[in-house]
Amino acid sequence: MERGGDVAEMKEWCRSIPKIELHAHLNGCIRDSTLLELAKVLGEKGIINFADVEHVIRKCGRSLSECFQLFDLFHILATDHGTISRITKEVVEDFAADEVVYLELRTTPKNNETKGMTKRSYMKAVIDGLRSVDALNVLFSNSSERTENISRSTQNNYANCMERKTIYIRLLLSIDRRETTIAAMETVCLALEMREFGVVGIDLSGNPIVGEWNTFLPALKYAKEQGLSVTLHCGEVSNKKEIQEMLDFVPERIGHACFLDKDDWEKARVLHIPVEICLTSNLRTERLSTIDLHHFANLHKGNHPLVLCTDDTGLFSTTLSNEYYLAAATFGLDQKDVLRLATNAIEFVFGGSEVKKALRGIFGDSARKLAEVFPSWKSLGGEDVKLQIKSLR
Ligand SMILES: CNc1ncnc2c1ncn2[C@@H]1O[C@H](COP(=O)(O)O)[C@@H](O)[C@H]1O
Ligand SMILES: [Zn+2]
Repeated sequence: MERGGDVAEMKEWCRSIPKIELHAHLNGCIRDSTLLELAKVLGEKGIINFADVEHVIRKCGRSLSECFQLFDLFHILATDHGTISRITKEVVEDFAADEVVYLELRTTPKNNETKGMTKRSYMKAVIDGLRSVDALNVLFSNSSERTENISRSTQNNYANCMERKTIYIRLLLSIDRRETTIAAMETVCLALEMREFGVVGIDLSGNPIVGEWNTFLPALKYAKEQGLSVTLHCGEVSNKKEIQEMLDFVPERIGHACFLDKDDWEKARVLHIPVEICLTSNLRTERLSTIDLHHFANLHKGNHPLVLCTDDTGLFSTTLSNEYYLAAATFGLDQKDVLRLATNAIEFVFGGSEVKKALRGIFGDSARKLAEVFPSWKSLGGEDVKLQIKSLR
């Protein structure tokens, strides 16, 4: 990929192919323009100093601890129900514009007494946001034939549905590492209650140097027993004991995994635990000095199950296409490798067998369209990938 034309073609390829996003935090994906608009309003009300906030939002490249300071600011900016719905709508639109066909969106349900917000009403605002998307067909529950679980546009305008893009959404409720065992359990109970609205699992996230694994374990165990899928932010900082305990829990996926040692990787391999890889996030938060040292290289070479993800598109000014392009440019992947990676992600979704079947259909259809758009399809190995998709059925 040295010549300019090749770079442009690879970027276009990464943009055009259908993609699956499995690690995206709602409040980390807020558009900068929306954040600035919200900050301006709060600045006018004298609640914050807009000039300070503008500087923080526009800053490029932050340490991990600065990111968590910024999240605290996001939580001040986005605390009312209407704003949560708006953000959800915009985030879904942005992922769909990047050809994401399945999005597992995670968010931490929040209590905020002054706004009359409970964890339940926060999640209702998220669902309202999904329902309010009018330019897309948004399918956010397994029982998608039930009209209340389809976005308004999908219900109202059935004739136009065929022309619109469709995006599948599933939700993961995050437990923040600052929370208590009781608060974590509340989130799991809420997730169970909200299964019919597309909630499929639980995530453990938040500042990795805060909190103890044993605080969250009872709630995570309960989630698992009740059939929810669990993914953990694991090894975002060096913490051998916690990494071992997390792997022994056998989560269905882990995120980041920057500080696993040889034994940990052997365990993850034996247990077939897929890894959510967030290249830009890890680079920006200085989990490694240069991108070519990222563990993606070894995992990819060793065929370890993995999926490329964004983590926080807003915070890190990235897109899923950009993450695929970055992987291709850094690790020498060709278009066939990139499409393979994107296709393999189907296997790791928490959405269940019906969704996987639908996604295989979408990837198969898109393979046919890509063959028309990219004349070099055959030499790119596109036909092989088509066979791969077929064999997954
Ligand atoms: C940089 N890597 C990361 N590591 C750990 N947790 C992260 C994260 N990026 C985001 N979050 C978690 O997601 C919350 C924001 O979205 P929600 O308010 O839940 O929608 C953050 O407050 C943090 O708890
Ligand atoms: Zn994350």
